[in-house]
Parts: sequence; structure tokens; C-alpha cells
Amino acid sequence: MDRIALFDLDGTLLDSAPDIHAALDRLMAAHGRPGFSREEVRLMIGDGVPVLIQRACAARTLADSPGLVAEFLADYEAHAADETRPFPGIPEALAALKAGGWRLAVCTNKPEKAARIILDDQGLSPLLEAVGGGDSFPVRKPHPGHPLGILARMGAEPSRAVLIGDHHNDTRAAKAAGIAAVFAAWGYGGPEMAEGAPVAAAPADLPKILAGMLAGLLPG
Ligand SMILES: O=C(O)COP(=O)(O)O
Repeated sequence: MDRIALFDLDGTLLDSAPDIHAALDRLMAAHGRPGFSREEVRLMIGDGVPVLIQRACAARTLADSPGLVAEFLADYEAHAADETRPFPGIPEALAALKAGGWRLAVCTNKPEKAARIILDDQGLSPLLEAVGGGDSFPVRKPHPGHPLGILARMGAEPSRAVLIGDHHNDTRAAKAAGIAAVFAAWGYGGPEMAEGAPVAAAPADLPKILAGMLAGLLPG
């Protein structure tokens, strides 16, 4: 029976905050503004790059513009994999799920190009059937059209899918799309962002949790 695991990227598969933080601080410095703490950056991640830049500009009284987003992205794409690594246990969990018959894909609000740069660099791309970024569809999480668009590309049913993420954008997109959700407690989101979804404490727990959810997925 078909089974699909859709993964959020930043804060779920990848500890990407160090490179996002460094690029954001370089952008602020280029515009004469002070940088941020790591915690401040973690809290700004989750809604894609244009919103990240909006939040940073608002915090530093800098006029937000599409030019700043392009400036950030050109720099970030060149350094996206400098320090970014999968969270411990993620490569093993993905391999175990794939071996267990799960079809794997990424559903991230990160721009698709930057997502692919890191996934290629870290050798994760061969495990994935699809990567849907924050700019791959007209909508992005928490809009259900984002995970649903990825499933449509895979020829897969929402009733056979689980979305694993660390942000309320993930749990909300899943709920609105009729997809089961699992909250990744090791990521950047506070525990309140689980919003009632089952919680995985560590990546190593995923194969067991997802296996347990199989029975609850509708036949298809
Ligand atoms: O880039 C972001 O802001 C968030 O990306 P994510 O959806 O993979 O957490």
C-alpha cells in the first residue's frame, strides 16, 4: 500500500540556522545594521525568505525591498551548505523509512534552488522523489496547496501521506490538506507548534511512529 512521508526542511531534516544566520548578518552589515542572535534568527525562520527579510528589516528599521531578497539569496545560495548539516539521526531515519517502503519528499518554504543545493551537498537527494519549495507553487505552507501540489506531482493521495515538521506552518498545512502530521520536537519551533499532532522526540523515533500511523491512514 502506498505510503508517503513529506518532510519539512529547515529545523526538521536540516540544522540550517547557522548559514541563514551568517548570510542575514552579512546583509545587515552591508546596510549598516547590527546582526542578530541565533535565537532571534531561529524565530524568524519558517515562512520563507521574503518573510525572513521582512522580519529582519522590521527589526532593524531598514526599508524592505525585493532587491534585498535577491541580494540575500545570491549570497545565501553560495554559502547554503557551508555549515548546514542534517540533524543527527536524519540520514539513518530516511534510509530506514525508504527501506520500509515509504516514498519520501520535501515540502519546504525555503526557495527550491537553495533547498536542492543543500540536499545535493549532503547526499540526501537520491532518497527523495520530489522537492517542493516555497517558490515552487503559487502558494506555500500553511496553505494546503503546497503539500497537495507535491503529492499531485508524485501521483499520491493525501490520505496515504504524513507530513513531518517543526513549525505550526507544517501542522496547519497538513490539517488543512487532510494529511496526517508529526511534530519534530528537535527543531526550531516551540512545543505549542505541535497543535495536537503526535510528537517525535528524535529522528530515530520516526520509523516506529510512522509505522504506527500506517494503520490509521485510509486504504488506497
Ligand atoms: O525557509 C524557511 O523560512 C522555512 O523553511 P521550512 O519550511 O523548510 O522550515
